[in-house]
Amino acid sequence: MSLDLSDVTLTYPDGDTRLKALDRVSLTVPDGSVTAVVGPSGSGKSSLLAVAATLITPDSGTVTVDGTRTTGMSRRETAALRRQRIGIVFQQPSLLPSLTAAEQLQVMAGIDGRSPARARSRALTLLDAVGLAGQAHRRPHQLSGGQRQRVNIARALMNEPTVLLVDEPTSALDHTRGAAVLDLLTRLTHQQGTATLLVTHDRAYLTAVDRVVEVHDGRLGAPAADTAR
Ligand SMILES: Nc1ncnc2c1ncn2[C@@H]1O[C@H](COP(=O)(O)OP(=O)(O)OP(=O)(O)O)[C@@H](O)[C@H]1O
Repeated sequence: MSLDLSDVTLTYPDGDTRLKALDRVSLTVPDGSVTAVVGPSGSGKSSLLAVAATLITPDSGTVTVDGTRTTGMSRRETAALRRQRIGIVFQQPSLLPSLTAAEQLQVMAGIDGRSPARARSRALTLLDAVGLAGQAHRRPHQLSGGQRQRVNIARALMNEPTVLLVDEPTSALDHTRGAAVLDLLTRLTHQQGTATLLVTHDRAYLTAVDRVVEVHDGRLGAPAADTAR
């Protein structure tokens, strides 16, 4: 399994006490499948994603990425793990204004030392996979919101991650585009074999994903709320 969280508890300082954002959360995301975590505002979704991304170290519990236990790793080690193994799709596409769609992807590969020709080739393949083959030369201001989100998704897949983490991918999109982005994420997950974890407060588009789990007050829902599809 590419992503496994076991008995994870996370607290934040809250005045004189601490606020429990995640309370003994255990979750396994199988390869080639999408797990969606839904829950109301403040329930712990972003915290869960940040822990899975190794951006925050939990107070206790373990996070295992692609068979590697991240507990006890140095910041340098987790940074390398993120670069090589984890793709992250943020809520708002953070594209660089001066770069074309293809270049947004190529920059990622450059960081990892891939040759420019191979980087270009993979970038074009991925843009094709997200339905933007004809838009590779366009800059962000020449793309729609849905197209920018698709570039964002393609960019997260550039370094062939085993784990894909997705934060509220549909929040800036209307219903049709939101549903299309979810369908696309699910299709790419099945194609590329990634273990995909996405968080959202919006259940409207979740028919395509493989599994939905609920989080409330930092706790994952009872198995009855864990809807296997
Ligand atoms: N850096 C922080 N310091 C202190 N408390 C925090 C911090 N980040 C989040 N929290 C608290 O932890 C709890 C979980 O927050 P989190 O952001 O994970 O929820 P969420 O489900 O992602 O919410 P939303 O849907 O509104 O983004 C909330 O009570 C929040 O106020």
